[in-house]
This record gives sequence, C-alpha cells and structure tokens, in this order.
Amino acid sequence: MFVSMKEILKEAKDEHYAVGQFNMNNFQWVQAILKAAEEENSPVIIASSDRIVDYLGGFELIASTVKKMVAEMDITVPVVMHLDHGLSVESCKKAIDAGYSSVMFDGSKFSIEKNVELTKEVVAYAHARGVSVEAEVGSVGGNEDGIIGGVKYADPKECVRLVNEANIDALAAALGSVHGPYQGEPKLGFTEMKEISELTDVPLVLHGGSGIPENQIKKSIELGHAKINVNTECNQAWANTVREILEKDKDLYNPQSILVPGMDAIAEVVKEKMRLFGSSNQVRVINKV
Ligand SMILES: O=C(O)C[C@@H](O)[C@H](O)C(=O)COP(=O)(O)O
Ligand SMILES: [Zn+2]
Repeated sequence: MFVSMKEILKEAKDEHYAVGQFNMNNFQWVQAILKAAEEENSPVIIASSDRIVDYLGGFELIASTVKKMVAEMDITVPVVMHLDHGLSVESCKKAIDAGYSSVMFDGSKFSIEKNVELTKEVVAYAHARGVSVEAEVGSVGGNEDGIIGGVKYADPKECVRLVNEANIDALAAALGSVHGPYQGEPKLGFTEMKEISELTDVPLVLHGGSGIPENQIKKSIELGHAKINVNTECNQAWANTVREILEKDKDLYNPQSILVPGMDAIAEVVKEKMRLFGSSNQVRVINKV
C-alpha cells in the first residue's frame, strides 16, 4: 500500500524533479496533503516527525490511520509513509514494525563513526523489510526567537563515508538551509552541494524547504536534490487562514467553518510546491494499475 522512497526518488533524480515531503501535524494535514497529491497526479511523502509522534497518537495509530485514509480517499498516486528526524534506532524500528515504508535516522548529533554505526543498524533492519532509509550529515539550523543557530555544513568526506559504509537510500547533507522561517535571503552552499552530489550517487534531501526562493530550489534540484521537506509554510498558511476567520467573526464556533478553510490553505501550498518541484503529473498511468 505505501511505497518505499527508493524507487520514487531514483526516478525523480533521473528525471530532474523532486518529491515533496510534507509533515503531518494532525490527520487533517494528511487529508489535505493526499487530496493535493491526487489532484496534482504527484507522488507524495507524508512524514511524522519523531518529536511529535506521541502527540499524534503513536506509530501504530499513525501508520494504520494514514493507510485507511489512502484507501478511503481512493488515492491512486504513490504514497510514502516516512519517519522524519528519527531520534533513535529504537524509534526507527518501531516505525518500521508499525508499517512505515521509510525512515530517517538523524544521527547528525553524533560523531561520524557513531552516526555510521547506528545508521548501519537501521539500514540492516529496514532493508530486510523493504523500507528505505534517509540519514543526515552536518546539521540543519533552526530559527529560535529570530536568531538562526545550529547550522553546521556537511563535510563531503563524511557524506561519502555515510553513503558507502551504511548503504543509505537518501542523504540529507546540511548545506545552509534552516528549519522554520529564514532571516533574510537563504544562502545555500551550491559549491559544496555540487561536490557532494558528484561524490555520492544517492538522491539528496533538502531540509528546511520553506521560504527558499524558486531559483535556489530549482538549482538544488539540478544539483541532485530529489526530496524537499516542507512543514513551516503549510503551518503558516493554516494558522493565517484560521486566525483571519476567527478574527472576522468573533461569535463563530462551528469547527467545520473554521477548519475546512485551514485544510484548503494547506492543500494550496502543497500543490504550489509540487508544481515548483516538478513532481506534478509525474505519475504514469502504468504505475497506477
Ligand atoms: O519540524 C519538523 O519536525 C520537521 C522538519 O524538520 C522537516 O524535516 C523539515 O525539514 C521542514 O522544514 P521547514 O519547512 O523549514 O519547516
Ligand atoms: Zn528537517
């Protein structure tokens, strides 16, 4: 039912487009993302970030509910159920056992030796079950109180080690992108990106995909990015829409009147990103039967 990332990212890289990963923040996000993917005829990656898995109800509930939604909504495009920023080997194994078709092990806080060792353990477990694995080198920064911190560029040699020794399916190489809103214009490291792309043969993953100008997104895809993660822009669209509705009518309390426009706002962002990433209309009829 869910597909692994391996095949769809290989095709995306070969055909020079990227597949969007959109993070779920509750099941209405999933409904909006699936609807957008079907309308755009685009493969899609639904992700739950490990840090909010408990808030979402746990691995089993997430995997089984998303699977049911795909069936109920008659979704025909390929859907990957992915664990984003898996915090431990244990989390990755739990997600796989629950039915996720892809996991990210985020060992970027460890030394490269430890990162390789733990990623290998995840890969052995995942590949034996047909599940794809993404891993990270360097560290994607974050925006806290308007200050961007924690950015650490990926070392090309470490990228090669992780790809070759751990046999991963996708590489998140931190190259100046940040999670959350940017302060000013993002400046991605295209020189390093080209070098890493040439040294490794795996699809690259761009974290912190919100707020990056179109030309930098297109250049990142040209240089080997086949997966782009978006969370903040969907959340901002949802929050702005809901806020506006509530401010306009202080007596409104009917949840449907408040939440449906919020879902529509998420779906619009997802569709825009799919067109920008070039994944719209990439699902061939042959894949659908
Ligand atoms: O916020 C999360 O937990 C998910 C993100 O880290 C996701 O992996 C991502 O990279 C999205 O970045 P954003 O669009 O800048 O929120
Ligand atoms: Zn991320």
